[in-house]
Amino acid sequence: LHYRKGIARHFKNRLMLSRLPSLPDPAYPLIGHAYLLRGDPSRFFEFVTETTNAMVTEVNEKIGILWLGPVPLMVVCHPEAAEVVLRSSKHMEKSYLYKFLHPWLGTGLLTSGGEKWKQRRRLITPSFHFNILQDFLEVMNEESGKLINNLKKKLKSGVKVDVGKAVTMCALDIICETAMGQTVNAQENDDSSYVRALYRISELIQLRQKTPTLWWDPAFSRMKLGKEHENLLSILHGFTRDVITKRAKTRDQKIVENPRRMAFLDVLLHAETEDGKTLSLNDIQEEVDTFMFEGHDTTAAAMTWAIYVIGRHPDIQKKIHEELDAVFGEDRGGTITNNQLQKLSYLERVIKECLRLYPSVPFYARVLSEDCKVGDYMVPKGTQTVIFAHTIHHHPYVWEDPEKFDPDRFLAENCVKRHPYAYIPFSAGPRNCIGQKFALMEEKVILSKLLHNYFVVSHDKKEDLVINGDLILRSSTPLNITLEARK
Ligand code: HEM
Repeated sequence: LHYRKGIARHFKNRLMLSRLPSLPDPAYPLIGHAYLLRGDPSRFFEFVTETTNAMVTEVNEKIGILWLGPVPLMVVCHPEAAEVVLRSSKHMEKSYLYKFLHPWLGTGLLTSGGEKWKQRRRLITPSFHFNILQDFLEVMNEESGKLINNLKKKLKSGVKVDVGKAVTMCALDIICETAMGQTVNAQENDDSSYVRALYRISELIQLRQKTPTLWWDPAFSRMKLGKEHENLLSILHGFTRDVITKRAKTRDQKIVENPRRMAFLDVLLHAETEDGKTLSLNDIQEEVDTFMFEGHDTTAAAMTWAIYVIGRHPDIQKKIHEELDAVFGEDRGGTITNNQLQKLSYLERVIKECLRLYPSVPFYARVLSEDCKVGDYMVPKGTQTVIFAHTIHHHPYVWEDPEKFDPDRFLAENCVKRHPYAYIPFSAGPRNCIGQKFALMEEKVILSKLLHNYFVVSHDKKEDLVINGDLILRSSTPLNITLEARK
């Protein structure tokens, strides 16, 4: 009976899916729309943006079905459809694409679901309290100070600087210090085994997500890539496990004998669930690893894009410089206070507009926990659903002149009429990004230090860029940006 019910449900689901709008390009049995990739997985981002843009402009639908091989994905390209999925507390489970993160991150906040997620979210939310962010501001000041000193040294000695990389290493030092209370000194040495493993594992995860032949764990673990994956996991877990164990040993001495800054890890070590239990070392490790993954590459990509865009718009850069001069005066290396950060309203609008044009996480996925009405269509329970933030942020019926860089879109008076799910770089609803205040603070500190000291020039034209956006949106080659010291 169970089996028959399963088959009946399967056919009912297929019937419901067949009524959903399809993409302009046909889907073929077994391969679906994958032939549009032309055998080149590196075209994945180009492929999904082209397809979803066609949904928007040619079919003018808010959702559609994209067949990734034999798997149907509901693509969401409009704020109204995104709201149905993201606002609901029912569709909070992550899609199967996140399963490739499990070997590294376990089921921490990003990848967990159900009761476990609810409990963890309640427990971790206080880590982003204003007072703790104040401690983190100190770290951000120190690390961005090192960034400027390093840049000065390199520019003085005529060394060519990869600005994106310098900013990324600074963001990595900040997250290590704030998540674990441990420095990896990536700004001094970007070649440590931990740093290398962090980047390589992200590459392998992305590769697995878009290559069905690498999906089956028993086969993958026997491959060369699978063995490398295992090796990277032992480096990453070994490092964080070691830090957590050491920190746990000195947990109770902290305040009296060993005053030091609070890290997320300390909050987790002291946290208690509703039934009075503390988190196990494994639980803590899941969350620390999650912060290491979610908490720096996202911010680094956002800052790199912001520097690129600012470097293409001298008029806007001039306004930023005027604001920085008004707030900081001649002091180009001092400690930035929270009060000063509040005054950087133009820079904040620039950051927001850059995240619209280049959202660090261009799409994210859920699985529907029950049948769901989206616009005029019924979508069956179990459908893998991908929210295309990048497409929504460029939707021509939602944003006027969407390709134009215009920070004033984020003036309060211009936001009031906009759909609340038109701008979703941090996702939205109950499962939004827990770190968004942290990220905005970090971006403001680093960008204001950098731009107060330098005039940036970006030499690549937008139309010449090849963008890669599997997990994080970035240019596939380093952006050619130069710095000129401000007089
Ligand atoms: C510009 C920077 C950032 C962007 C654009 C960003 C974006 C996002 C997005 C889109 C999600 C939802 C992902 C999904 O539904 O699968 C998310 C979730 C999350 N982010 Fe961020 N993020 C940023 C920075 C950070 C930082 C700095 C941290 C931590 C310090 C962080 C921690 C997390 C965590 C833990 C989640 C999972 C939340 C949950 O499911 O409850 N993020 N982020």
